[in-house]
Amino acid sequence: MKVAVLGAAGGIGQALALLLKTTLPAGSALSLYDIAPVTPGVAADLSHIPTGVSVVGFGGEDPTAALEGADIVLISAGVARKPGMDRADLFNVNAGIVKNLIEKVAATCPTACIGIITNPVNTTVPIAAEVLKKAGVYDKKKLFGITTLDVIRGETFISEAKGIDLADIKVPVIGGHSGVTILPLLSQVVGASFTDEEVEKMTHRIQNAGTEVVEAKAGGGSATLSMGQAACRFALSLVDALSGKADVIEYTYVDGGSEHAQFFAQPVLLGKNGVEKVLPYGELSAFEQNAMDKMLDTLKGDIKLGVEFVK
Ligand SMILES: NC(=O)C1=CN([C@@H]2O[C@H](COP(=O)(O)OP(=O)(O)OC[C@H]3O[C@@H](n4cnc5c(N)ncnc54)[C@H](O)[C@@H]3O)[C@@H](O)[C@H]2O)C=CC1
Ligand SMILES: O=C([O-])CC(=O)C(=O)O
Repeated sequence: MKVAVLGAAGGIGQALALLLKTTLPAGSALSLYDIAPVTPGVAADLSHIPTGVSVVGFGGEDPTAALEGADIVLISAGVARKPGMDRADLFNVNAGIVKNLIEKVAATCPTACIGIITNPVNTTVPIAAEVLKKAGVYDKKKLFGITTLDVIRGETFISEAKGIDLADIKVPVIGGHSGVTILPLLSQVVGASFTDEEVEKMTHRIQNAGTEVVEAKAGGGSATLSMGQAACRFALSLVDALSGKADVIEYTYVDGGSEHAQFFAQPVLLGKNGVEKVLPYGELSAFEQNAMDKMLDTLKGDIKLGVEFVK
């Protein structure tokens, strides 16, 4: 299995590359690309770690060499937030970066599974879909917005608050990946009960966890290490599923026929060809239904922006 990381010299890219180098199955190949000239050096550095994962790195304007033969492409190239910014403020720069990179993916490894990390995810994933459609190679089973960070934050915060063992906790998070579109389903967390006030506070904390990190980093960027871990978890699940493992389920933002919006994050059964089946997300509490009703216009607007950017 060959995994390419685009944006590999950045905060997320380097953390993700390190985690993949140390956890991908032996025999895997890791291919790193970033516009920054340091990238072959990042690969050289990682190559001294004794694991069965080979690693090469490419810098400069053209990602083609890094993409050849890739089975999975993970994209974290682009700019990150500073205090006072919303994820939507990244659109102006990151939309063009994702568009250009996906054009290269379409030309070089059109059957690869693509995981998008670059914000605003609600919009960059529809951009990727439109670019792939234009190139005639769109397979909606193979395009994913990586929302795993919302899930692992939910697991961490609720485990801490409720004393649930991390090995047992599962926190569904549906919708999208920004502000109110991040909808944790606390009513479905097994083994935890919440007062109305706790539901409101915990939902708000998970929705604003990205901003918590942006403010704590005080102008030095947004979440990188936790995102590296989240993307690694998602990528390893994808590797497992593509390799034939059964029952691999992750929450991810897909073009999955949702009744709510063209792209929607929900549980997805992964298989040998990417999305095997988009699964139902179950019953919502009154609080969650109300939050869903209120956020759908925002999510649909984010999607429309992406579609129109390419058209
Ligand atoms: N999906 C999610 O849950 C999360 C998404 N993010 C997003 O991930 C993105 C990356 O964040 P960081 O790694 O912290 O930023 P960073 O600034 O540390 O790294 C970004 C990297 O992208 C590279 N880059 C820029 N333009 C490029 C191009 N055209 N081709 C190839 N590489 C290019 C830069 O050289 C840099 O190395 C941001 O948009 C951020 O908002 C961040 C955290 C969570
Ligand atoms: O908040 C940001 O800008 C980065 C991000 O998506 C997150 O940490 O969830």
